[in-house]
Amino acid sequence: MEVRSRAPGKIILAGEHAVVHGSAAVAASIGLYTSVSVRLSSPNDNDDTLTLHLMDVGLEFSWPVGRIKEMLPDSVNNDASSPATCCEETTKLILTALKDFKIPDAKIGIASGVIAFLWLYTSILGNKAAKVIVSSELPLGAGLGSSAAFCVSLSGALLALSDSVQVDFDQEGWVSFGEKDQQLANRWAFEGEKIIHGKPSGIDNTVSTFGNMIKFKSGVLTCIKSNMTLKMLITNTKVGRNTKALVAGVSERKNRHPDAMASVFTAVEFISNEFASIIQSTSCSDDEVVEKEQRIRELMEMNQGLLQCMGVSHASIETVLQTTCKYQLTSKLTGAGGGGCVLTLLPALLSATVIDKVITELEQCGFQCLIAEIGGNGLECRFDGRS
Ligand SMILES: Nc1ncnc2c1ncn2[C@@H]1O[C@H](COP(=O)(O)OP(=O)(O)O)[C@@H](O)[C@H]1O
Ligand SMILES: C[C@@](O)(CCOP(=O)(O)O)CC(=O)O
Ligand SMILES: [Mg+2]
Repeated sequence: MEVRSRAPGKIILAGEHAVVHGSAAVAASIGLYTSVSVRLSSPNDNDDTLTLHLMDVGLEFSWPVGRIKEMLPDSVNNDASSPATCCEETTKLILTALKDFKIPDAKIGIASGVIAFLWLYTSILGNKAAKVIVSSELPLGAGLGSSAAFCVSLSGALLALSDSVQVDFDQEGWVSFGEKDQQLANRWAFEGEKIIHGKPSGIDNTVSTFGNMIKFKSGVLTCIKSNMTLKMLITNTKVGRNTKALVAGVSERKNRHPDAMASVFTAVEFISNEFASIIQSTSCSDDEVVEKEQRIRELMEMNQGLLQCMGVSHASIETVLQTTCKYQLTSKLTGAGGGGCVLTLLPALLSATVIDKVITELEQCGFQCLIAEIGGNGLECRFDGRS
C-alpha cells in the first residue's frame, strides 16, 4: 500500500524569533512543497527493512525492522493518536542507529532530520517494513521552512496509513485532511520540529499544515483573510545556517539582556499585529493600496532593524537590503536569518522592468531569486493503489 503526501514551505512576513518568546507573528504558505511517499511492504515482498531515501541530499538509510524493535522497544506499543515528545534518552538510542551510516560532514545537519524521521515513523506506525522517499522543491536550511514541511508531510503520510485518521482515498488526486486530523498531523509535526529546531514556536508546522495566511501567538493560530495581493520577491543568499543554533543564540542574548530583549519582543508584537490588520482591511482604490503598501514597507524595515538587534542578520542579508534599496524597495530577512532568504515587497504598480533589473543585480551577487505563490493549500495526501 502506498501513500503520498505533500506539505508547503512558508515565509514569515513579520515576527520570526520573537514568536518563540511569545510574541505574535504573521506567516503564509508558499507554493513550493516537500513530498513524502510511504510504501508499506507486503508479506510477498519478503523485505523486512525500513528504508529512507532522502533525494535532495542523495542519502539512503536502511534498518532491519528487528534492529528497530531492539533499539526502540516502545515502538511495539506505538499510539498514533497521542503525539509524544522524543526524550533525550531515546534520541541517544536513535543516534546509535545512525552510527551505521557515514553522513558526510557537509550534510551533518541532515542527522537531526533522520532522528525526527525515526521518531515519527516508529511512534506512528511502529516497526513495519517500508520504503520512504522524501523530495522537496524547497531549499534546505534557507528560512523557507523545509524542516516543518518535512515533518508535516511525513506525519501526514504516516497518519494516513495508521488507524488514527480518516482520509477519503476514493477521491481523485490530492485530498485534504479534515480539521481534527490536520490538528493531529500538526501536533506530530511539532514533535519532529522539536528534534530539528530545539525550541520551535510551532508557527512553521502550523502554516505548513493549514496553508493560507495566519497570525500565530503562543501556539494559537488565527486565519487571516485578505483581499490584498501581496507580491514578495524571495532572495536566497545561499549562505547556509542552522535554525537551532540561531534560535539558541537569541535565547542566550535574552538571558544576558532580559529587559532590553523583552522590549524588542514587545515591539515585534505590535508590528505583527499591525501587519495583520493592514492586510485584512479592505482596500478599493489604487491610492488605498499604495498607502497600505507604504505602511507594510515601514513595518518590514522596523522588523528587520529589530532582527538585527536580536543578532540574526548577516552581511549577505545586508547586501540584499542595500541592493533592493537602490530601487526604493524594502526588504527583511525571513525565517531564522544568519543567511538564508530575504523578502522584498514588490508593490502592485511596480513595473516588470524594475523587477527584472533588481533580480539581475541580485543574481550578479551570486544570490538566487524566486517569486512564489503566497497562501496556497496546506497538507494533502493521495493514495497510489494497493500492491
Ligand atoms: N527534504 C529534506 N530531506 C532531508 N532532510 C530535510 C529535508 N527538509 C528538511 N530537512 C531537515 O531540516 C533541516 C533544515 O531545517 P532548518 O535548519 O530549520 O531550516 P529551514 O526549515 O529554514 O529549511 C535539514 O538540515 C534536515 O535535517
Ligand atoms: C526563527 C523561527 O521563528 C522560524 C524559523 O524558520 P526556519 O526554520 O528558518 O524556516 C523559529 C520558530 O518560530 O520556531
Ligand atoms: Mg526550520
